[in-house]
Amino acid sequence: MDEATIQAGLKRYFKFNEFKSELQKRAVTEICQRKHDVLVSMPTGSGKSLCYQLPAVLHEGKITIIFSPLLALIKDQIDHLIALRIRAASLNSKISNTEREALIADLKSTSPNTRILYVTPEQAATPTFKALYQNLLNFNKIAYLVVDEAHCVSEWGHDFRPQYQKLGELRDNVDVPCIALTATANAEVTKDIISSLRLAKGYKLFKTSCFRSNLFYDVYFPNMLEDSFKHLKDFISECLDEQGEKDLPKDQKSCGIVYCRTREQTEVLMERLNKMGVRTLCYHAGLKTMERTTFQEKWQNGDVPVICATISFGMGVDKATVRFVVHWGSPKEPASFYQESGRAGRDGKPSRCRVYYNRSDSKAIEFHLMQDLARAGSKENKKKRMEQTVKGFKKILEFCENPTECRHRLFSNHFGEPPPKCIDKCDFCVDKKKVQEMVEQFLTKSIQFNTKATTYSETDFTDMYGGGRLGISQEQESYEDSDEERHSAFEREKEAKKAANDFIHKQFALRRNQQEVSQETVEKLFSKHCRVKAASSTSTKIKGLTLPTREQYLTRLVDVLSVNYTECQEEPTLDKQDVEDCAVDVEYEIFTVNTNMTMYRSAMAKMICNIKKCTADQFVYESLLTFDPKPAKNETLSDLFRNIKKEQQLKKLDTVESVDTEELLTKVASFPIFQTARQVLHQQNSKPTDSQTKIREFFQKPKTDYINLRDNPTENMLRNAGNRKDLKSLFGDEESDDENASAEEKPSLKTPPYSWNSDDSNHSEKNNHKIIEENDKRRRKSTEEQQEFVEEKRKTHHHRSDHKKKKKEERSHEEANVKDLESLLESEQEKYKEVIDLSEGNEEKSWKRSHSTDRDEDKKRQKDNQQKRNHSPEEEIQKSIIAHRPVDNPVIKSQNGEGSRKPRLKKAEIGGLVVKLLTPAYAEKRFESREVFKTFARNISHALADKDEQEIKEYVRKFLGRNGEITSQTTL
Ligand SMILES: Nc1ncnc2c1ncn2[C@@H]1O[C@H](COP(=O)(O)OP(=O)(O)OP(=O)(O)O)[C@@H](O)[C@H]1O
Repeated sequence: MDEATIQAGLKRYFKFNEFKSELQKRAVTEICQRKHDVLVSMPTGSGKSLCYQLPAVLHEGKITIIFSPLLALIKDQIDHLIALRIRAASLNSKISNTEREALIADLKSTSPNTRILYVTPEQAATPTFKALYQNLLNFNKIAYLVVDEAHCVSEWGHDFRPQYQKLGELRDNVDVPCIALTATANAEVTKDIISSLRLAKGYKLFKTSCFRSNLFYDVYFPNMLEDSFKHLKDFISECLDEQGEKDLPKDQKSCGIVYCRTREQTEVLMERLNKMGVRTLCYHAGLKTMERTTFQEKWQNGDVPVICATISFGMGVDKATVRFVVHWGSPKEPASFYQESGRAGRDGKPSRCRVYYNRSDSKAIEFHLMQDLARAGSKENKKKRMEQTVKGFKKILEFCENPTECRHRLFSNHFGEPPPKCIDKCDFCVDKKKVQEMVEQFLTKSIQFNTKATTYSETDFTDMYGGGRLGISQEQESYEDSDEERHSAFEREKEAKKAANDFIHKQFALRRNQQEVSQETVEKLFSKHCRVKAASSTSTKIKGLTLPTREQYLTRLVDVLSVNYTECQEEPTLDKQDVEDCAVDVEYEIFTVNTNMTMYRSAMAKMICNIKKCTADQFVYESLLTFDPKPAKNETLSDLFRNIKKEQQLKKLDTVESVDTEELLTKVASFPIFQTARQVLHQQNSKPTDSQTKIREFFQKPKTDYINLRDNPTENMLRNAGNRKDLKSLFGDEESDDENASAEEKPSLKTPPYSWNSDDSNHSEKNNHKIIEENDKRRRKSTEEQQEFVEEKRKTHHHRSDHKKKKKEERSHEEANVKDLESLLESEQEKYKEVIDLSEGNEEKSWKRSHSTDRDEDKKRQKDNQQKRNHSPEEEIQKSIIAHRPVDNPVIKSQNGEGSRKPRLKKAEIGGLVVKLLTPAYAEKRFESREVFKTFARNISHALADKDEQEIKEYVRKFLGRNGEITSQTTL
């Protein structure tokens, strides 16, 4: 067939004046000759369909059979061809018998009208098709056998379909050219296609680079964004440019796709975007066929510009004006990511492809993939396939978490092509430093604050704080653990530490092109977000100690101190922040006095053990007793709020447990100014380096007998109670404790009597005597102190046991409340099924509930909903709250305008309110699991036990705003 005929056919049948590319032209020309089998491997949107459709129509009197994977895809192709007046049909299970008979009759006739016949691989295996196929072969009526989306043939292709592999059998002893087309075949897949479809030796390959220069790729991390939904909305608005396109016909206007991982996500996101003014529909396999078709059509013809869809949407979607494709969560692997994102910019105009990468989401995927892999067991092929998928997914993780090269290289590497000349077609090539900084921040945050969600997620950290062998053996002493437990705890600690270290180093090494990463670099990154003092000196001061380890010990310390304080202090004056500040001091103390890793760990473990013991004995731990809280600086409203609360507590205004609004307003009025973030940062950066000074002091100062201090709780308490001067007066040693002198400067005078180095050769005999005397004196004194302390404790013991009883009662009361809360949660979830849609099978219902159509069924539903709305969960809770309130409840008073005091809620009411406020976030899958949701609902309810409704709402709003995803590691 000559070039002129082909060119004329292009114009006549497809209304195109020229070929889309030189490669398209060459492929069409080759196929038209019918001499060879052909493999076309061209990017998405490059016009592969025309490569077989034009030759098909140019061979009059013959039929081309196309094997295509999806009925929806087939339908689109047929609609397109019929619109061009080309006779195309499909033989499938969905057509009626009459239609089937008519079609088969036409195909068997001497001059069939049908030129193009689409068949699914499943249909190809039926006797009906086989008989028809044989008939067509007998009469030499087949022009081509075409296999579209040929990667489905391969076990290593992302859409593997076993039935596809059987297509090769149709080619046995058949002399009809085979055309295979794919957009996503790497070397392995290509090899598979060739052998499975039995492409003849002299087959021709038409392949172009997979690089799509009109597509811009970037990655964002929702947990680093203030409001990820708003970020998405802004991105969409930017891409759609509705204002600039207002005069265009609607089907030519820009549009976009947001790919979500779950059906639920598509619906939640659709609702969010609609609320923010972006007209959006959703699409997933749980919708009824009618709905799916309607929504796809509405999007396709431009009625609605955005569609939130699962990956089932898109195959065969041929819309030229897709200006953006978003992956809301990790794509699955490079080939399908290429395919999905490649639906953007099919008209060749600049378009955007963005991933909003979410670590916990991807960890969940990884977990499931690993489970699938484990399930594959000994089935060799299945296992291999799963391994391939896991490998592909890991490439995506690296693409998002460790970008070391141009984003487009994910694809060129995958398809075995040379690197593309991207220049400015991805965020990495535009500003490599910015991307790396963003990733560093993301990783630092993830590693430090979300350790459970990282590589070592399976490791139990609860025993990591035992402090090694010594600490654990001490824990064992107090709690009588078995040898086995002790051993396994130690092993777990070792494993957890190793995993953490490997992870950190791997992450940073990857991003620095495999260069060795110094501990210093890691610490520098961590120190940006840590709470411990003297963070930057961690590894200099104690070799081998890392900031994450210190932070983790600190967290543990805060936990045990908090429990101790809440359980043992009857009239609390410290708030949560104070307890944390106290823990920071205690940790810093241990950090400064210990010189190596083992000592630090054992001191921490011992400390934790002591605190737990005190809690068991109902004593407030001494560091808390003597802690002198620093007033909050009133730099932020929460500081202010905290200070007022404290003042009230001090004034013993326990009866009024909520903040007096009047007082708050007065204070707010006198509130200096709201500082800009920059100012706050500046202040933080320039705040006196208290910790640094102390570190320096540690090295310069004469060494106090820290060992004794550490081992002697009473002294420790006294030491905490005041500064060194207090110690001096206590121990009557003026000379030894001179704050200003350094041991190096005046060794003989300034060496403390109870020196660290007992064998110091500089000490005179006299001095040694003095030391011993002083030590004895001090020991005597401390023993007296201890006895006094114990006596005092004994006196209060009686009182304590009463208190214990009271506590026990309170606890059982609280347990009852927890139960209440749980049942409330259950009922609340029932009510919120509309959005939560917990059970898989409910998606249909869920969709119907959350979206309105004009069908009768939906009208009825709307009516139902209207009724439901009259008794919305919110109202019901409100009702139940009011119903449960005593008549003289201040809320009722204040509602009537009679009372000025803020209403206090009952615990169960608080529980209900908190559950209600958290439920939308649960519906959006922002909670790691149902258990995590329950735990947070419970913990928040407890923490807000003394707050009023407004404060609770405000707190939950902030908590949700602060935490994108809520995992078991998230802190309140
Ligand atoms: N010669 C041409 N001139 C102009 N437009 C063309 C030409 N050939 C094809 N197109 C258009 O290019 C778009 C993409 O074509 P097609 O759907 O065949 O791509 P594809 O390579 O099969 O993509 P995918 O792999 O995503 O299915 C279609 O809108 C099609 O009409």
